[in-house]
Amino acid sequence: MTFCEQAWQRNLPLFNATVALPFNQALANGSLARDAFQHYMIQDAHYLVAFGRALAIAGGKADDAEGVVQFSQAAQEAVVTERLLHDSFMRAYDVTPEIFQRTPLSPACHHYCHFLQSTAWSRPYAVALAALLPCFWIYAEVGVELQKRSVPGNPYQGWIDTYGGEEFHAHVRAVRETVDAVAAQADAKTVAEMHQAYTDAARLEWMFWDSAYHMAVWPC
Ligand SMILES: Cc1ncc(CO)c(N)n1
Repeated sequence: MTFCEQAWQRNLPLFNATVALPFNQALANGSLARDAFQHYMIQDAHYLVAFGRALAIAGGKADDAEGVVQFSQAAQEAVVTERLLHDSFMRAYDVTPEIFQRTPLSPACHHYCHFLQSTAWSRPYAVALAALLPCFWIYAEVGVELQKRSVPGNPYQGWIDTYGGEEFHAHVRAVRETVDAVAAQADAKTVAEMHQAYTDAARLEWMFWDSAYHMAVWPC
C-alpha cells in the first residue's frame, strides 16, 4: 500500500466525521447561516496566505526541480485563490476589506496556520508535504461528498463546486503522486512522522469547519 492509501485508511473515521459536521451538512442543504459563512470566508482568506507561505517553503526544500515548480506554483495558486475570494464570494456576501482587516484569526485558524508554517520551516521536505496533503485531499473529497448531497438552488453551490471540481482534483492527484514518491524514498522514522503530520492536519481541518460553524473567537 502507498503512503497515501495508508493515510486515507487510517484517517477514514475522521474524514467521515468531517463530512458529517453540521457546517458541511448545512453547506450541502443550503441552510448554513449567512454569518457563519461570512466568518468562514474571512478565516479561509487568512488561512490561504499561510498555506501559500508553507507551500513556498516546501518548494524551497524540494529535492528535485519538479518539486520546486510544483509547490511554488501551488503557493502562487493559494494566494491567487485568496485574492479571488475577496473579489467574488466575499463581495457577494458583503464582507468588506475593512471587516476582513479587523477580524483576527480564530483560535483554530491560528493553530492550523502556525502548524503548517512551523512544520514547513522546521521539518524535512517529506514531513512538510504530509502536513500539506490534507489541505488538498480532504477539501477535494469533502467537495465531492457535498456535491452528492447538494440541493437544487443551493446558494453555496459555487463554493462547493470550487473544491468538488475537476481542476482542483487534478492538483490533488499530482500532490498525492509526489507525496507517495517522496515517502517511498524515506526511512521508517520519517514515514512515521509523515503519518503524524497528516493526522494532525486532518484534525485541524475538522476543527476549522467546526470553529466556523460556532463562529469561535478567542475566549479572552
Ligand atoms: C481550511 C482550508 N483547507 C484547505 C483548503 C483548500 O486549499 C482551504 N481553502 N481551506
